[in-house]
This record gives sequence, structure tokens and C-alpha cells, in this order.
Amino acid sequence: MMTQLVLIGFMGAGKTTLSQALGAATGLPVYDTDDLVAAAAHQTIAEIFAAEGEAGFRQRETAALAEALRHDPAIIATGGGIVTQAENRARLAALAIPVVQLTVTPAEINRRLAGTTDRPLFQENWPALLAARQPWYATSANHLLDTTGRSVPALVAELQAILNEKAG
Ligand SMILES: Nc1ncnc2c1ncn2[C@@H]1O[C@H](COP(=O)(O)OP(=O)(O)O)[C@@H](O)[C@H]1O
Ligand SMILES: O=C(O)C1=C[C@@H](OP(=O)(O)O)[C@@H](O)[C@H](O)C1
Ligand SMILES: [Mg+2]
Repeated sequence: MMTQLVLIGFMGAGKTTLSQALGAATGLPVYDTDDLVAAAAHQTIAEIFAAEGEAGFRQRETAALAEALRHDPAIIATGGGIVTQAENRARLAALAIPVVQLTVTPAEINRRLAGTTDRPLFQENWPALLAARQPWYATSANHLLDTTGRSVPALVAELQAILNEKAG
């Protein structure tokens, strides 16, 4: 039986936090592509961007998504830029499991990520990145969940309901 769920969405949407909380609530194992990339490189995300550029990071991230999807059961958190690669968008769109796009308003992204240090692309013009990626999240996901102003436990309950629905 497939018991997998993938979280996608922009930086600060809560992918990492909700994957951990959903894993704790269900006992299902959690895979975060950022953690897989950092573990494989023995470096932080910021160090990988500095050493290999965004292109190097994206190659590692694409491999990490493929690796995460080989696990079942699995709660999978992605990085916000996973959808920048056509290969990943195609892979996500073809999945017969819930692929949940988490959304959050720009104002709340700013509140949540004030002081973030390990997100190199948040230091740049992130509203432009968000606008460019918006259509890619939409075509890659089959569920939408707005997290703005909502508590982690309430959102975990919604994700559990999605897990309990028929897949996809
Ligand atoms: N529902 C929420 N309400 C308030 N803050 C949240 C919520 N979800 C996540 N956060 C906070 O926002 C920040 C970014 O969350 P994170 O899970 O790392 O997002 P992502 O992995 O999508 O970039 C963290 O400080 C986290 O505690
Ligand atoms: O949006 C992006 O391009 C990125 C998002 C980050 O993950 P989160 O979305 O979990 O912050 C991380 O993968 C890296 O800093 C690049
Ligand atoms: Mg994350």
C-alpha cells in the first residue's frame, strides 16, 4: 500500500515543520530533501550554494527527491525550489499520492523568516521568485492547503485527513 505524502511550496510555507509534526502524529518516517542534500554533501545548504552555485544544489536536490520517493511509507518535505526543475515537476505531477502545496501570504513569510540564515535565496528578490514559481507549484500539486494564520496542530489534522483519503 502506498502511504506517502509530499509537501511543496515556497520558503516559509511550513513544509519542514509540518512534515516533522505529521511524522510525530502518525509515526510515519519523514524525509526532507534539504536534509538529504546536506547529509550527502556533508555541508550546510548555504555552504553548497557558495561552493557549487544554485545549479549544483539543484542537481543534488533532484537526486534527493528521487531517493525520498523510493521510501514507502514516507512523509516528504521538499525545498521551495524543487519545482524549478522540469524533471521534478513532471515527477511530482505524475504521482498517485497526495502532493500538497502549502501556501502563505507574503507578509507572513516575512514574519516567519525574519532572521533566517541558511536560505541563500531569501536574501535575494524573493517576491519575484515566488511569482515565477507560482504556476509551477500549481501544476505539480494535487492538493492545496493555506497555512496563513493557522496553527501547526490544525494543519496536521488537515494533512492526516488527506492521508486518509483515497490517494491522489
Ligand atoms: N503554521 C505556522 N504558523 C506559524 N509559524 C510557522 C507555521 N509553520 C511554520 N512556521 C514557522 O515558519 C518558519 C519556517 O518554517 P519551515 O517549516 O522551515 O518552512 P519551509 O520548510 O516551508 O521553508 C519556522 O520558523 C517555523 O517555525
Ligand atoms: O526556495 C528555494 O529555492 C530554497 C528553499 C530552501 O528550502 P525551504 O523551502 O524548506 O526553506 C532550500 O532548499 C534552499 O535554501 C533553496
Ligand atoms: Mg524546509
